[in-house]
Amino acid sequence: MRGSKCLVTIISATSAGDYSPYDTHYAQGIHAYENENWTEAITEFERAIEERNRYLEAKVHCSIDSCGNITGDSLKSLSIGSGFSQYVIARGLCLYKCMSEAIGKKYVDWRILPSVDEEFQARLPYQYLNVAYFKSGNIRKALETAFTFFNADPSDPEMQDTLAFYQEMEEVDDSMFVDIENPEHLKHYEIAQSVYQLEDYPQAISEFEQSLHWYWDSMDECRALCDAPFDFGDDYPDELPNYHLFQTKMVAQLLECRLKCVKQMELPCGRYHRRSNSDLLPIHYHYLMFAYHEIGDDPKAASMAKTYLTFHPDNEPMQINIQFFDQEVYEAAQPEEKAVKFHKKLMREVKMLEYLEHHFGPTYGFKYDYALLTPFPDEMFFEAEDERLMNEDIGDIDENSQTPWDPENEVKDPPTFGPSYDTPFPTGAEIGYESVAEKIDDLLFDPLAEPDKVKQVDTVHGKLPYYSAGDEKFGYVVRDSPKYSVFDDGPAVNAEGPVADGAVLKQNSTHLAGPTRFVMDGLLSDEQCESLYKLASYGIVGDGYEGDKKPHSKGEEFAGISLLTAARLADIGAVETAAVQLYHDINSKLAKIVKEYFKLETDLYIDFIHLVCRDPKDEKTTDEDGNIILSHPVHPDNCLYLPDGTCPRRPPAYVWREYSAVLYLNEDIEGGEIFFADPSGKYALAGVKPKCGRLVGFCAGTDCLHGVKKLTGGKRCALPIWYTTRKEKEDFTLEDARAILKRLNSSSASNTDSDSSEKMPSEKTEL
Ligand SMILES: O=C(O)CCC(=O)C(=O)O
Ligand SMILES: [Fe+3]
Repeated sequence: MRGSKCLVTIISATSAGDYSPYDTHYAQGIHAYENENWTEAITEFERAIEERNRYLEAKVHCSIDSCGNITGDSLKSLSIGSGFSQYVIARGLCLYKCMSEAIGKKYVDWRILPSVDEEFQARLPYQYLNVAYFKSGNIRKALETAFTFFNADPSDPEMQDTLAFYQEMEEVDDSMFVDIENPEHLKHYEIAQSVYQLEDYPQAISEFEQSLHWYWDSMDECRALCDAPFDFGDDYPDELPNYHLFQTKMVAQLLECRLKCVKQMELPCGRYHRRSNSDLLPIHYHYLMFAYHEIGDDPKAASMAKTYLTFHPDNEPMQINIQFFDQEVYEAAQPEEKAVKFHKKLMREVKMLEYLEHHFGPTYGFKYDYALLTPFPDEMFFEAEDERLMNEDIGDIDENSQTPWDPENEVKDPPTFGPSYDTPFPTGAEIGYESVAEKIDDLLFDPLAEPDKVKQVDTVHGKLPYYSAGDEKFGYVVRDSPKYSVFDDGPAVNAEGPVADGAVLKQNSTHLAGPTRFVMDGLLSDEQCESLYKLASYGIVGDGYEGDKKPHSKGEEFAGISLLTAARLADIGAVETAAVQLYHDINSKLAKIVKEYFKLETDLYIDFIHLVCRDPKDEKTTDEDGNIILSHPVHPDNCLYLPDGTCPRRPPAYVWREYSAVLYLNEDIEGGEIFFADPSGKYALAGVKPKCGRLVGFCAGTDCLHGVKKLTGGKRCALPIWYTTRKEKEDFTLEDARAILKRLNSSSASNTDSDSSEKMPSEKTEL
């Protein structure tokens, strides 16, 4: 069998005829299910899935193996000539015969209800199976099918509850969360990334190569399945197009579908909101280049570098990398032939699609009449040239007019050989994940465009958006990477950008093993830390977390005080106004620092700020499996981190948060360092010890997965702040706090009017 079962196609047929076996089994499965005949339901649904896979495999096999090789020569033997129409006839006949043989009846008599196919694509049979297996007491299969269904749409709250329900069961362990439909290449890719992180390069090479092997198979499948029935969409012309126009539109549809396969391969199938493995194909070669270099095989490494450059010829970091190769070795190296051919083929398809769009407008929108006025140039659609296209044989294309491989998808900033070679590679955004993931999210679901949903979140202000706090397993299963180090203190880093008065940049993204993060010291004096620490002792247990005393882990208690509460306490004289003023004023300074450090053009607004302390409740630092127990599980700050590692940007996550900053107030603690994790969230890469006046700033998204190591002693107090560039998201309670502070300050000013040397409290606060 080829590739994975992750096959995506649009199959529809309107002609009367026999239902496909999978249609029939599916209907029988539903019937048995409704009668609560679980054993029969299981048999029928399993058969339906099997039959559908068999059917899709047959399509792939016929398209690629049996009918993929119709050339001018093979046409000659048919004695019908060798033009494009003859090619179409020959291939059509071949597919018809092949498919009829595969399904054991005439292909035209085959009937598949489009609605059934949609249900398969939504993985609905797995949901039926989940219930049926559960009812028959097979928990392992029940969970597997539930998890597989869940992955079709991880946002489904009902399925989240179902999984949580299974998780509570004694007999359930992590290994039972299996996605039956996960594509093979991604399985290897995920393993490859993990072993790479552990610096097991021979194993990483083997896994990346296997991932590539499956990738090519899956790509062939995906492309083959684009040979699907024509979809007129909503753009149904008054009159059906004639033969040539029909062909034209069909080719456009085919090309578009094939090009989409590149994205398709990056996504675990069915996961609508899944972060994609952006730039998946080229990045394999990037990893492989490093891995081969590490095992001393520079000729191979050079070949991988050249392959990577096929996709991104101007990629600067790679241009730097290749200078480290011995010139002779580099010149002798050849890029991988398969990748080069594939790239050419794709670029050719892009050009054709562009041509179509140029003349007809957006592919699916071009109009019949207009099309009539603009005939295609002969060489593009007829005779030999077209034969080559349909046959997927690729000719040479004009390199100079080559459209670049999706430039938005390109790795922006991978590390280089030489000076930064020690940087763990690639971590998070170095692979360029976020932009494409966001693009996909935006296409499919833009939470920001749904104000109603977003509004709900305001009512639980402060409850942090990671999946299932209190679930001791997810996000807590972390090991230190071999290069893990904890920053305590060290010399200043030569800062390129502006650094605020008194602040010293101590760590940047190079030290912290990933992009968009820094450590700065000197933001507060000892007195200021003391004053805020004292204010924090008025914290209310569970504040900001809907009263949850232990929102992040069982091993610590959490108490916080919001600025508004602090201002109200000052109002009744319970705490010093100056401390609350400091709490308020420090914010604008921190916002400025974060904005300037990350070179942002827009201002940052505070979405939420909270003075918080953590108190350890036990001293356990590892669980029975040797995993590190954390105070705060690995998480991003602006999306919903799900147990399968996906992170949909949707409520209840605070999707508008863009940057996070934590200002620490004390260092007399044991453990409790903040750390950044690798993209899988399973390895701690770099930690930072809290200390008075230390600011750690980082991005709020998945490029900056972070957590807090177990706090085993002392009370750890900090001021975390989450920023957004969206003014309308600014925390409205700050305004109320400001009003109270203003009133308090003006009354204290009028009380001391006579003393002109006395400053306003806000001025007193030297920041
Ligand atoms: O306290 C820290 O160091 C980090 C806290 C954090 O990541 C969060 O609250 O989201
Ligand atoms: Fe966080």
